[in-house]
Amino acid sequence: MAASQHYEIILNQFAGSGRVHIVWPKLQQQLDHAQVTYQVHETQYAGHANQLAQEIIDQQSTQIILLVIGGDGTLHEALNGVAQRPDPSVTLAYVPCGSGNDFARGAGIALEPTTALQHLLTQPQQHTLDIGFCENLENHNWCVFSNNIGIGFDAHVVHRTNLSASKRYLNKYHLGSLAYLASLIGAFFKQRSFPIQIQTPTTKVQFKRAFLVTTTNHPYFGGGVPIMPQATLHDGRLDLVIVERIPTVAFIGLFALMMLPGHLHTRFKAVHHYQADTLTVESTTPQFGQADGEDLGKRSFHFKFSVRHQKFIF
Ligand SMILES: Nc1ncnc2c1ncn2[C@@H]1O[C@H](COP(=O)(O)OP(=O)(O)OP(=O)(O)O)[C@@H](O)[C@H]1O
Repeated sequence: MAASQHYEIILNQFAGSGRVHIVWPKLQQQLDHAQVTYQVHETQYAGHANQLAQEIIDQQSTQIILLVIGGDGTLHEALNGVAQRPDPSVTLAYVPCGSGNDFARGAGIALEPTTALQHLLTQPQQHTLDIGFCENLENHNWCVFSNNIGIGFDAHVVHRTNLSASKRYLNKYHLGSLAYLASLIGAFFKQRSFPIQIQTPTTKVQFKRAFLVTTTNHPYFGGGVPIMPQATLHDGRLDLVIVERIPTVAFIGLFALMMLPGHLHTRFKAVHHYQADTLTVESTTPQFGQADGEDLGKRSFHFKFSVRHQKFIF
């Protein structure tokens, strides 16, 4: 990369259960060694990355590389800030430092932060990637998402993990995944099946006993679980996965198959898959929702999904 390269860095020191505190000094050394210029904008509160991205874009008149250092949540916020200021001169770069890092898995960015930064500094490649666009048809609010928007079980897990009194304590000792596991088990037994209606350009279907309804931009959710291996950031389409409520033992089997090569879980009768460039999902009963791991609360949802694009470099 040319020595004149400049990065505007959005840094979330709170991502990855505090892992960034350890890794940031190493990343700084790499940046200094590469003799690029950079300006660091540290997030001061939850949601700040969105505001920072907008401010950075507003202050720049030339091409910008916005380098996000954090987890999927930080990337989600920054991406939404960028979407508020549609500008073709903005390119996003990402060094994953979170707990889940699903976007990095889906995009093929190295999961080890120093390796990801080294690639960016020494052999960067431009990519135009799909980004999900979600409009709430009830109030016309919208957001973009890099990973997925879920209704039901996955969102219930996110909700419980964020609320968990033990999360802060466990995070302090880098045991955030224990809080996640506890939430996963709790949500599984609490989540009831619910009716859902979906519509694609070619299909209109109603499911009476949905358990998990996820619209995904790439294969992974929940920190590396390949829920839909066919999904890709390059096809201009989103993948909607609906898993119906099945008995506990069958669900454990399904979940185990998700983690194994061969992806046999997609052949379960309870698993339904749709691929489209636009689709709507409507849940008429209040359910938990999540967008890239951000808790959307419990309510009814009527979402219209489509695809946008974003320039990335990594
Ligand atoms: N200064 C801050 N104080 C408290 N929370 C912050 C601060 N800055 C950012 N956050 C919040 O930290 C949360 C966690 O960040 P992020 O999602 O990037 O990491 P993660 O949860 O470890 O990773 P992943 O989403 O990949 O599992 C985000 O919701 C973000 O809004």
